[in-house]
Amino acid sequence: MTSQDILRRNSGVEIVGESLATRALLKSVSRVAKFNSTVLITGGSGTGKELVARQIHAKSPRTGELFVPVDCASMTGELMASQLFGHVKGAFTSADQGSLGCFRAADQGTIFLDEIGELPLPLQAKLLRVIQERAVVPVGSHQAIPVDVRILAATNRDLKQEMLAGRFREDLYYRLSVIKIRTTPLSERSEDILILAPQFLAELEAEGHPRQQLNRAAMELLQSYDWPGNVRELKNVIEQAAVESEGEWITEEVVMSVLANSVGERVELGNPRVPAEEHSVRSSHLLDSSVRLDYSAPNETWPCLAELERLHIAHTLKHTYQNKSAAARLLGISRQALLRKLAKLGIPG
Ligand SMILES: Nc1ncnc2c1ncn2[C@@H]1O[C@H](COP(=O)(O)OP(=O)(O)OP(=O)(O)O)[C@@H](O)[C@H]1O
Repeated sequence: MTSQDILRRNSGVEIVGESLATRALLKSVSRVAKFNSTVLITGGSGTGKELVARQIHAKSPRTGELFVPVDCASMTGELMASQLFGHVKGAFTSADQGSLGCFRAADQGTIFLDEIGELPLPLQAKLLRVIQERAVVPVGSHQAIPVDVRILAATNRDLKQEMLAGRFREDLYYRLSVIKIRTTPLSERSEDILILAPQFLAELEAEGHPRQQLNRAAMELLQSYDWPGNVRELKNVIEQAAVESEGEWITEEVVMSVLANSVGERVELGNPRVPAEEHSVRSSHLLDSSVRLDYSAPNETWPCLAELERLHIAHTLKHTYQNKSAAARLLGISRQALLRKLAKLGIPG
């Protein structure tokens, strides 16, 4: 399949993937799209919750009308109510004009309340009234204005937990979660990467980037990584690897160095090259990493330099899937020098 075919097949913002989880997701999207019910979309960051919301709108009878995304986490202070429900002229000091607010802007269409778990309690009460009465009362007014809006909401928080902690209203939760859709972490549907990665390369090509492909080992590496940032992180890694590759083929070495750097951004100070365990490449060859350094006083467990070097090299090889060129690059030495050290330290080459 050419990249043009890939793009044609996935034209627009489409949910891409053929894993069981993604097929089930697509079915749910098609099923709920035709109704007017409120939908709560839950799942980790970057798993495609907004994309799901856009698809529901695109497949719904409201498709010709506006889709209005609202990031509840970025709204602050007094202006929040006005951003959502609008205000009348003179409602507050800077209100020299009236404003529609997101709900009325989305009239006849769909509003997408992203990060709904971040909405402060007073606004949760107001939102509940809008849902119940299908009308908004702009700030500074007493008049309810009817709105016909489909409400979709998303969160990566556990709203039930938030409810128990008293941070989220129970009545609002049940109103919002009439239908629930859950997005799956990318690491649990790694077969989707076989389709997502070429899709992202085709998108880059459409933007004028030279045509590129991932070699088999690079693809295997992508499928074995645990993707804490999910599809968003995959998209970024593909773009970086494409930029850093000169020819048509993107190799596992380039992917490994991009992954090592993206992992490296999240590590603790003082140990900049060792990835945090929860973000590491999933590997069946786990090392014994139980060495604890204690510099309080020299004793019989004081590790010798060769032992530290051996461990550091072994960890690096683990994270490069035993790829010696990539490991040498991470260690800042030549491949030849690494091979010599492996032989000297007794690490199988
Ligand atoms: N199945 C998919 N097919 C194609 N692109 C996808 C898919 N899932 C996610 N993406 C892309 O990944 C990026 C992140 O997706 P999106 O913003 O929908 O995630 P999210 O779960 O809403 O993230 P957040 O919780 O951080 O807001 C977007 O560029 C989106 O287009």
